[in-house]
Amino acid sequence: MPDAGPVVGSRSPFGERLAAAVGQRGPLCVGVDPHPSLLASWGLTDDAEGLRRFSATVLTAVADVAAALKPQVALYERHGSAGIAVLEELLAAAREANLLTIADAKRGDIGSTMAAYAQAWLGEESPLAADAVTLSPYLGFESLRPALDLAAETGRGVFVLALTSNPEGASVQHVGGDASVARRIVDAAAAENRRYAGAERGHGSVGLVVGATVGDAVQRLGLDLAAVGGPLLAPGLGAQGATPAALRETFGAAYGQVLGTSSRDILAGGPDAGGVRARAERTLAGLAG
Ligand SMILES: O=C(O)c1cc(=O)[nH]c(=O)n1[C@@H]1O[C@H](COP(=O)(O)O)[C@@H](O)[C@H]1O
Repeated sequence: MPDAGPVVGSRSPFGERLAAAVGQRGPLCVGVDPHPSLLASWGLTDDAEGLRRFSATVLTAVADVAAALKPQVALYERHGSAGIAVLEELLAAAREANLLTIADAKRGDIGSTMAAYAQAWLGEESPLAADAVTLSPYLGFESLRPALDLAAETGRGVFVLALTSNPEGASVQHVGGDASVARRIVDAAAAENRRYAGAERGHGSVGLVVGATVGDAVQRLGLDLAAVGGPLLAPGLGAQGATPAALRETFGAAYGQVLGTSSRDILAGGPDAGGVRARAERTLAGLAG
């Protein structure tokens, strides 16, 4: 009998915490992507102070509408250490507000150095620790082992790229026919989740990224997403052209595991928190309706 996963202090496994948040608020993740163009349209400076005000406004706007917040790490990194400090502040403030965080860092490396990335984003002592982190499996799914193990140990989660939302992704992910690269990632995540009892309810902590824009690729590649046993993060809504209706068609029986995520389309509602919130509510209504 698989166990339910470790409990760290009062923290239960990420998959269970995410399922509870989705049950309470609905299946929306709001991306915090402080692009220079968005900062400008909000009347903010393209520096750490602009980032700080942008991040605080988004958090205030969606704290009780979103199930999770997904800061795009590169858009903080481009400001160097001052930007990273703002990201740390945002992660801490989201924790205070009881809002789950997914650091969109897309990390992936050989095992020995993967351990350091895992410590940075999932470690108990790290100021950058989020509730989950996005990972790239291009060095092989098993190269992610240090992050998979540390996430399980600390009650955190991961989202591994499987079918990405960008058109170029197909040139790698669709290769291999019945044994496509994407299918191998899906099967590996399912096997990982099967170690925990929560996966029977789709509450595993090893999630996948499957773009909202992938159309019929899930069917064509024969991916059994319902069997993954964990959450499916679906970026591409809004700015990349996908709609909630298309999402239902793409995911079919696995739609209940989907966490739809949108950044620019929601953030365009700023600079007022009310405008951001209204767009988040509209997206959520589409996802939940
Ligand atoms: O891992 C991701 O979040 C991600 C994976 C993917 O396949 N496609 C994708 O767009 N994303 C991220 O999701 C966000 C999408 O932003 P918008 O297109 O503005 O909604 C960006 O931060 C992307 O980096």
